Amino acid sequence: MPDTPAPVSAIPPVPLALYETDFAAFSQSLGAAFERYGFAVLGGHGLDPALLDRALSATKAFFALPEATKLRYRQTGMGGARGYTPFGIETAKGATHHDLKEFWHIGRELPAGHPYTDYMPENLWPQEIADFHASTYALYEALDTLGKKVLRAIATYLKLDAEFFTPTVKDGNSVLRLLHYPPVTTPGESVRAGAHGDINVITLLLGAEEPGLQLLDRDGQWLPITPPADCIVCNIGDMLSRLTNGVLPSTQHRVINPAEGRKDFARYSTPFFLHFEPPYVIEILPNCITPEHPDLGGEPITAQDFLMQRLREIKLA
Ligand SMILES: O=C(O)CCC(=O)C(=O)O
Ligand SMILES: [Fe+2]
Repeated sequence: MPDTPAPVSAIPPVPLALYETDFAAFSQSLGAAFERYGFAVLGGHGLDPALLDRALSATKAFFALPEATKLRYRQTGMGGARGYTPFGIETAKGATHHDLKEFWHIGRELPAGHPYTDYMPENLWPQEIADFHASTYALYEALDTLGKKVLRAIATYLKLDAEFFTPTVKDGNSVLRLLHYPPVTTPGESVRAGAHGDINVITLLLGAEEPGLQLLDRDGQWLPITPPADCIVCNIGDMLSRLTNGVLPSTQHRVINPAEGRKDFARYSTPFFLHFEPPYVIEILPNCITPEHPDLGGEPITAQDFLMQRLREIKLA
């Protein structure tokens, strides 16, 4: 029996190697998947396997700590933006039951006196796990770099300058979320993650090879996204959807409970929510208003105000 079930993914991976060898083809394939599904899969992500192992071991070690120890790292206020959020808190917008997950949030480390320190609180680090800080922050930085590559491809696909997004996300309020969904042993109404759209610009997701992630396709069907191990699932968040007037849609997705035979398996997944810099004003790009995409309207809004509105809706603020 293999350790993990065979991959089933509705969306074929786009090889990241194309970024170097044929950037035009890379941005076209990636952009087309995003426009069609709101999701794309990057194949051969090139992240250091040793680093991924270290970060995953540190994550597992943290979640295995006694609840009382983990709760010492819970911060209320600031939308759970840093440290630990226990099981039973996050609830998808409009859902009546909370999700079946606990998680840890890591944000950008800013130098003292940086103008964004008011928006981006300092990280917490669990003292119990020696390699937690070094391994997970190295992963944050690797995903930040990879996300900026994906944004260059998206800008090119949208016929903008390839560097259009670079200054808008340079010191962005991005968050790495280490997620633990425990085994699902008792039946109930809750699911691992209720249907939701992500709030941010784009999300890069590691660890989706344990089945359960699904996206809601245009025709109302749920499509499974369970890619092979060296892939990263990417999706468009609400901020980029708003900026592009829905040309790149923020697609609803969820994580369903494990099937018979996988109920005893936990899921550890790691989304990197890439955000704009807090003062960036999200205002529809004029070239995204076309006959097929009439102006969806909405007032310009800063990334910070947009974020706070949405965190209140999911009961994190
Ligand atoms: O666990 C996953 O695969 C998806 C998590 C997710 O969609 C989220 O945390 O926003
Ligand atoms: Fe999500």
